[in-house]
Amino acid sequence: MQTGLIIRSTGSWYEVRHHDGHIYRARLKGKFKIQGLKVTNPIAVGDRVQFELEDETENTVVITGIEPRENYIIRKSVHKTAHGHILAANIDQAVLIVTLAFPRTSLGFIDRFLVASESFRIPTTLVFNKADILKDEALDYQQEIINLYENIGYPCLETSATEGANVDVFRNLLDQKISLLSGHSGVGKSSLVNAVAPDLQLRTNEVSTFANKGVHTTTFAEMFEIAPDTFIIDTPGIKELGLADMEKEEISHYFPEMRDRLNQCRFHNCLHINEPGCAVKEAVNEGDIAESRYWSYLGMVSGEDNRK
Ligand SMILES: Nc1nc2c(ncn2[C@@H]2O[C@H](COP(=O)(O)OP(=O)(O)OP(=O)(O)O)[C@@H](O)[C@H]2O)c(=O)[nH]1
Ligand SMILES: [Zn+2]
Repeated sequence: MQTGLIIRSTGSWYEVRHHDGHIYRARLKGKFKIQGLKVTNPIAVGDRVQFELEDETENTVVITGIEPRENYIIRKSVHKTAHGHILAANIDQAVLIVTLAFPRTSLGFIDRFLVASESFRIPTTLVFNKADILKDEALDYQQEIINLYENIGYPCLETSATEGANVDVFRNLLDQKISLLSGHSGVGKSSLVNAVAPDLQLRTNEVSTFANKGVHTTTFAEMFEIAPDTFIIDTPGIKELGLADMEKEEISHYFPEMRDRLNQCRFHNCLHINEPGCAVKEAVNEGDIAESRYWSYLGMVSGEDNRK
């Protein structure tokens, strides 16, 4: 029996990477059920599995078992509403790439992403790209925003993919980890990845030869090895992590600076909107919780942003 990492899935076939770097084509043996979880896909990218060699010349293996997951990102299935669809598992960190201009990433978008990554228990770093095009005032504003998020506990990094600024720090951030890379279209995700892994194109071609022949579904994540044991998950499907199914009462638990104060609110079921004796609102009034964060919170609780 061997063990490996699922790096690609097309629904019925998988690619599993053995520790020695060899990539096999894999399928499941019989029915797979993971206790207590209703999902449409039993195995996802990032899963660590046990497998047995099936046919050496065909390079195929059979998956016989799955290791417990550290974490996973789940979405409601489009086909079966009671079921979830696991986008990826065992993610070491999320890296949200943002730009405060060209295109502008809103603070609301950042906060929604952070709430989702907190709910999935995925540590997140914010990368502020395109530092080269910001003028003095804009740079000052960016520094304010960085202070805001670092105070909450989210590491931040300023980069310029085109000028090569902090590209080495970005490379170290990813080193030997499985990272989910996210961000709006145009913020420079591809440029940053190309800056740290110029030969990625070659690597992806190597491993995707069979997947390209089969059905290609965008809802399945893909994982790329950009350096030894360094993987990034990049898929159009996870630019935003969803907030599906989150209860109103749950949302403040995913704002770390609110979570710290929840037990000081007078009412245990306080929604921090207009209840008396609310420690969260008091902290906002005293400037200990950023107003932008509180506005994002109110938007999520009211469902104005559709909680998607
Ligand atoms: N000035 C400047 N431009 C950048 C920087 N990084 C990327 N760009 C430019 O921004 C544009 C979009 O960059 P991409 O790397 O394609 O962005 P992306 O996030 O991969 O976009 P999608 O592929 O649509 O998701 C390109 O014209 C890049 O040259 C940067 O640090 N500074
Ligand atoms: Zn409260």
